[in-house]
Amino acid sequence: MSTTSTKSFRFAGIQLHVTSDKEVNLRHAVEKVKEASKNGARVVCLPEIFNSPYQSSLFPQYAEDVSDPSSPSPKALSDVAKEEKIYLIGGSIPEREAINGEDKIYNTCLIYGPDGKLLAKHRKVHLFDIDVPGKITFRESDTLTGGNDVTVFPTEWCDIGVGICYDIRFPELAQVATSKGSKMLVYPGAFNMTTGPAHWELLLRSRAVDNQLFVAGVAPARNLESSYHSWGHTSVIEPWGSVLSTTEEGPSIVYADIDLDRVDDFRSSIPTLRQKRRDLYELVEK
Ligand SMILES: O=C(O)CCC(=O)C(=O)O
Repeated sequence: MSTTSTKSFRFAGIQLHVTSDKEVNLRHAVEKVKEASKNGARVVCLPEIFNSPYQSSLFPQYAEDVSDPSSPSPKALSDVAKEEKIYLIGGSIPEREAINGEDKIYNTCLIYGPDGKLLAKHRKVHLFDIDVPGKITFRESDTLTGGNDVTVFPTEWCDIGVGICYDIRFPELAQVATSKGSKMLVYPGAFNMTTGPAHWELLLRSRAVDNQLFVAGVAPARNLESSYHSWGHTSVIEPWGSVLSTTEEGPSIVYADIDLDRVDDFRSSIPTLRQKRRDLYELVEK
């Protein structure tokens, strides 16, 4: 099945069941990416931290050197992108890099093109450090270092910006990715049972309307055996702000046909991107 034209493509967000067994997670991710591709998806996204449990103390143990193409997660992602000839936004994995003899760990999204080559890499810029008394405390900075780049990658249909989970709370990052030409923003993410119901859809819809583009958020399925319970609800939002496609908490694949005319139509009928008062304010990328 193919739904691809120059102005549209099928997107798939894989709400993966993630376990503590990396090999099982990778095998399962590859199977689901193949299924999405067979169903016509040309751009496929996995969830945040899809090869490991979402737990700061475990990130060093699961981390991989992604500059080594034989590392298991980069290799699995590259091979399946090439085999299926798709763009694959590889959710995220803990990445290890030795800098001056000291290991740094990042929450990293690897993006592969249809030839299996690495197209871009996004290291989560804003670390998820929160403390909501009696509800949830999480400190990614216990083990992770933040990235320093805004990430936008090209496809044959449009440029796509990528952020990871907590990055969605920072509208400036989305605005910079939009100013670089993105017509879609994709966030692998893993909101939780406190902030998920309150903010996940609201933030996805807000970024879509602010920037007049498609937004996807791709989460792991809820696994009650793990210490972190994901909200799930992988969703795709269209530029007008409506939910195009969504799901609940179980494992699933969420498909959406991305019609880029909807970006152009919205931007020309409500031209806020052109009406910014740069004499009063300006967003500067450093
Ligand atoms: O912002 C939130 O509420 C959740 C963020 C999160 O889970 C993450 O960054 O991994």
